[in-house]
Amino acid sequence: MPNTSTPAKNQIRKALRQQRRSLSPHQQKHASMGLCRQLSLLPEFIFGQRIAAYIPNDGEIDPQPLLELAWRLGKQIYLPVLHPFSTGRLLFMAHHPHQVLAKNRFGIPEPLCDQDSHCPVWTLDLVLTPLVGFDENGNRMGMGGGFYDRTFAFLNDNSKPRKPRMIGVAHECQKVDTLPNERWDIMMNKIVTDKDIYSAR
Ligand SMILES: Nc1nc2c(c(=O)[nH]1)N(C=O)[C@@H](CNc1ccc(C(=O)N[C@@H](CCC(=O)O)C(=O)O)cc1)CN2
Ligand SMILES: Nc1ncnc2c1ncn2[C@@H]1O[C@H](COP(=O)(O)OP(=O)(O)OP(=O)(O)O)[C@@H](O)[C@H]1O
Repeated sequence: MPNTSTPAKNQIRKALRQQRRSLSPHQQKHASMGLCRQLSLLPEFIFGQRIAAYIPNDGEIDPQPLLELAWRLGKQIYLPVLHPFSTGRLLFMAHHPHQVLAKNRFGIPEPLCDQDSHCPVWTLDLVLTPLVGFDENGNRMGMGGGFYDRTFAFLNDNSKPRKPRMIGVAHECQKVDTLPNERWDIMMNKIVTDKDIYSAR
């Protein structure tokens, strides 16, 4: 898959990934609880019924406590699955407590693909997007595969109603002064960390 990321961007990505991987289990737990406290108070979560989350990998902040709350409130949770034939895109499949997941080619656990649990992306209410880095202006950086950018590119078409709401999530230590905004980057409505909430310009 072509990747036009610049060396500078790749260097920032490497450093930020290293930074989040170096957090202790205690720091991770504390951050996870902080993140979930912030998210649980947002209208996007309170009124959202179909919510896309992720299984943490590579030191990512863990949204699990929010998933537990969402299930208790009767909301539906979906997880990203690498598209089996549309390269570089994601599908979203229903996720349940105690569900058996299988590791994808990056080693990230994902549900099996089946028609009944598939959720078309435009019907999601809220997408919690895992970030590697972000700045206060809402610019973001992911793992570099462009998976979220491709899958949600339809949101950049202003003629369509803005659904789902996109909330980028990260550790506060993943904030940098400025990140380049690439023309293909999908805009986040908000970025939420364990410590703060940043709203899009
Ligand atoms: N938790 C989680 N799930 C997710 C994502 C994510 O960022 N976080 N994704 C967000 O897109 C998708 C998977 N995208 C990914 C893209 C790159 C790598 C990664 O580790 N790349 C390695 C090289 C691996 C290889 O080529 O074999 C690396 O850069 O070191 C992982 C996931 C879907 N699921
Ligand atoms: N809508 C798109 N169509 C085709 N290619 C795209 C699209 N969006 C991004 N890409 C490609 O994906 C690659 C990675 O982009 P980028 O470095 O911005 O990824 P990222 O934002 O870190 O990843 P993600 O979107 O998964 O969080 C780039 O080479 C870019 O050309």
